[in-house]
Amino acid sequence: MATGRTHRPATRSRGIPEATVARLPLYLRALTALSERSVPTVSSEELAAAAGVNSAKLRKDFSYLGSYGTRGVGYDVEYLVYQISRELGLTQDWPVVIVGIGNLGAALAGYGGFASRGFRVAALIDADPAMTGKPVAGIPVQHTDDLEKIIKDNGVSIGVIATPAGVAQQVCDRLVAAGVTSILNFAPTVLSVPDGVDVRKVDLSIELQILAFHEQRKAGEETPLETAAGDGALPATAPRGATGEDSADQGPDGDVPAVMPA
Ligand SMILES: NC(=O)c1ccc[n+]([C@@H]2O[C@H](COP(=O)([O-])OP(=O)(O)OC[C@H]3O[C@@H](n4cnc5c(N)ncnc54)[C@H](O)[C@@H]3O)[C@@H](O)[C@H]2O)c1
Repeated sequence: MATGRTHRPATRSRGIPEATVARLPLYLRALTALSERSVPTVSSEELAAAAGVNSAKLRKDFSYLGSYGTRGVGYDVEYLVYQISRELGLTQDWPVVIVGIGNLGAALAGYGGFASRGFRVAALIDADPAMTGKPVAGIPVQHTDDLEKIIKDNGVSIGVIATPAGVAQQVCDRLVAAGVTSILNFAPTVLSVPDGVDVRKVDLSIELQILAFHEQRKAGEETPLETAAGDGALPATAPRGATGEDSADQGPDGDVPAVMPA
């Protein structure tokens, strides 16, 4: 084991493939923007373009939701927002803890996009005693000594790790032992988790490396494609991942770095 992957089959129990699940937030973001502009219906082509997804793939994805749209009219925006939110479990409130309140943890704590998508920052946890009690984004930081109690008291199932890489595994182990079953890991390390625990990782430097790869190609330089892919200098999936179209297909289980929709 010890892969740090999401330990889930490629298809969820309700029959929705993981690749589809990974695209649902993209649709939701595009639909929310339409909803805010009071747009009542949208065609699959328009929505696909707004979400950066191929329209045939979108129709297939929506068929898993039992949503087929109306010929000549398209999809009902409000209903799709509801359907996708329900499918993603966003119609309920998800308390989240962030561990490691340094530069990144503090920025995440202050990110309004969590709350607006149903993720409430329930607690901020840091090992530095000097930070205990200090408010960050209006929430007092609590010490790691109380981690287990904080998780239990707040009924937390989702933890965000923003600690240095060297301590991320031990933080992860404590979160899991306390009952956390989903982890968003920003530390540049592979986490090992037991079955039943989902891990998503975010690594912006990998995204930049993929962009650098494409910049290099655009510049018309001689591209050491085979060498790069073969020696691990670049992610093997880089060319597809950076097209924006199929990235969700590459790793239903978090193989490919995930960047949260902003
Ligand atoms: N994924 C990305 O794109 C991305 C971007 C920036 C930073 N990072 C990573 O995020 C992490 C944090 O970066 P940063 O710039 O905020 O660092 P930082 O040094 O500013 O903050 C780290 C915080 O973690 C706390 N900490 C240390 N050990 C801890 C433990 N055992 N339990 C709880 N808290 C602990 C420290 O007290 C500190 O407040 C690093 O691993 C960094 O590499 C990732």
